[in-house]
Amino acid sequence: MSAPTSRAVRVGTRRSLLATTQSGHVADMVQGLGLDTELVEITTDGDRSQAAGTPLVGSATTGVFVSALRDALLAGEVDLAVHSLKDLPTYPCEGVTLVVVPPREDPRDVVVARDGMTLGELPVGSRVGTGSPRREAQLHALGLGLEVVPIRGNVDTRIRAVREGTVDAVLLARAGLARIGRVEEATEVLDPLQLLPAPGQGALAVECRSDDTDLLEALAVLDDPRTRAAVDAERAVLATLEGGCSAPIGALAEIVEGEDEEELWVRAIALSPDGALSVRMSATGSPADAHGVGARLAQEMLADGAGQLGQPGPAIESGQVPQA
Ligand SMILES: NCc1[nH]cc(CCC(=O)O)c1CC(=O)O
Repeated sequence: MSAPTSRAVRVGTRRSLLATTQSGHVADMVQGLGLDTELVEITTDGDRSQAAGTPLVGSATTGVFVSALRDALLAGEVDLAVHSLKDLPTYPCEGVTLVVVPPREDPRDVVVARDGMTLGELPVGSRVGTGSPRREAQLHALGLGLEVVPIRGNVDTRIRAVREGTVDAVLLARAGLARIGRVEEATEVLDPLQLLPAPGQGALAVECRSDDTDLLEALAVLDDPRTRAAVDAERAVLATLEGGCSAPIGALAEIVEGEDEEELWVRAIALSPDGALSVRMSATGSPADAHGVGARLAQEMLADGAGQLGQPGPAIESGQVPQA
């Protein structure tokens, strides 16, 4: 494969340690194809308002982190944009193509707690920091009597809150810790049986301009079809549920050995914000039909009441929604 241009491929990245590490990883993969690369740091509105101390929670953050990189891509200031896949909105962006989904890191969430404790070892009433409605709802659903306190900032800031005693523990993506070389600070890896990760967690998304055909062709070999199938299914769950509900959602798809071929196994949960009510379901299907498997799973969840979970008030009659 010859180089698509004589210039270096400009890889756009956010400034945080996690973002530059992830982008460096992608740049290495691109160099492996014999292309030169150059990292270009882009400051996002999300980074700016975090620095200014403005609270950012939940999905409000996602678009902010992604759009500045996409703007730089579409403006021709960079040739690739690297994101955490779980930060990407489910709807497509005009003129931008998701060219590479590299092999995924461990998608699970972890606990970083004081004194090396697991969630189950934390005393009732302990304070657990998270800004994620998905983690908060599932933590409550575990019934451990833990208090959830809002926390924000980058991974480093969150771990420091535990070291300084502001909180007893924080919940983080294992992949993020691993990428910045601090995975040994996790005191427990949470089984997806207890806490399902965010759709796309642990995976990276590499975007390029849809009309940059040379680069599209050159990079196609870097795409990992199994990770692509898994995240397609998870994002189809999210997109389908988002159409009908505002509840926190977890989803995890895995490739498993079937009778004589590989199967895609998808688990998903939607919860009321306080975790009291939830709809949890799973499905299997062909990796070639990843989007369909995820979308149908989500439709079943909506038929089972997932659409009512996000709304406060007496939308759900007692017993109507299974406690999963
Ligand atoms: N919420 C922000 C975010 N986006 C991606 C990661 C970590 C890397 C990943 O999940 O792929 C994190 C930090 C976290 O959730 O702990």
